[in-house]
Amino acid sequence: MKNILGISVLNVVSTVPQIIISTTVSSTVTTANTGHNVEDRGDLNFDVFKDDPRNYVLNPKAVGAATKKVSKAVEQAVRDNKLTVTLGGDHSISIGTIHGHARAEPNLCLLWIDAHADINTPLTTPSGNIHGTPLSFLVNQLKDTIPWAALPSFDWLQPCLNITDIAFVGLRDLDPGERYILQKFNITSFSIHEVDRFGIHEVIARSLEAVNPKGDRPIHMSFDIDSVDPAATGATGTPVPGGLTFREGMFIAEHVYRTGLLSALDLVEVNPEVGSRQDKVNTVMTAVEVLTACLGKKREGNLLPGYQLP
Ligand SMILES: N[C@@H](CC/C=C/[B-](O)(O)O)C(=O)O
Ligand SMILES: [Mn+2]
Ligand SMILES: [Mn+2]
Ligand SMILES: [Mn+2]
Repeated sequence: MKNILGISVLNVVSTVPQIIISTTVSSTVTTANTGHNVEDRGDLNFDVFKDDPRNYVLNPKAVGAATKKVSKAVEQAVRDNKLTVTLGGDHSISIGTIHGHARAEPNLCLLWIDAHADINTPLTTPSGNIHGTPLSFLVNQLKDTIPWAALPSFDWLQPCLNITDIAFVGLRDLDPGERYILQKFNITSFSIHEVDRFGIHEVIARSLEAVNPKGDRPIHMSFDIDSVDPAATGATGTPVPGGLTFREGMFIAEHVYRTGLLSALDLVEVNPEVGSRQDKVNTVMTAVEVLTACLGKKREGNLLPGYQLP
């Protein structure tokens, strides 16, 4: 069981074109009355430089360098036996968070909560945006589909996931290459259709049953805020209608917390640079509520340690 008394919050701040700025919610976690002491390890800053023109993907040098830095920071935080929270920022940072987490916890399993599968390879991506490809860099079974020689800025990266370690929840916008990969490898995935059909409890329970049947593996949850419906998360880069309700997002967070196995959390794609003022307020509020629920805040209320009636 992870020591959840210390949480390292790495705010991934960067102006690299497609890695966007982070939100700082660490102070909120300490006021969530969950008894955590939060260690904020500050922002990771990256050099911004003119990157090569698109070479399969956009900004390969900047994102390669940034994710290498993220990997080292997360690995260290996990080795310090902290439940490590990384706030983003573009979902490309999960190349680093999952790689770093796996270096310290090779037996991790992964819950990918997202409207998108983010498993395009550099050869299938329609946009070249690396935030749609992170998983392809990490999965052993896709290793031979990556043009590694053309992407030297990722030469530090070793695939560290088995396709069977992953469960998707919230999918509703996949590209052809992604659909093919999910089908070919029979990856555990629950789109919004299955959420509507089975209900969110059944979906998250089946996801955990698939990737962590004995309940003995550290969990990495990569929570893309665009998994939740744009009505509550308008300030994000790739909104897709018909998402998880706020309540379903919260249920996932509370349910995963109760496993006691959450070891690292990414909360990504919060982008306060897009959307209306209300969108920004809603999105950050949703991110904060999901984050604090992942760390133990309960909608039923929290019994404070030692609380006595006056
Ligand atoms: N599948 C699209 C959209 C990717 C979305 C990435 B996100 O989930 O991190 O927002 C692409 O590859 O360009
Ligand atoms: Mn993005
Ligand atoms: Mn994503
Ligand atoms: Mn997404």
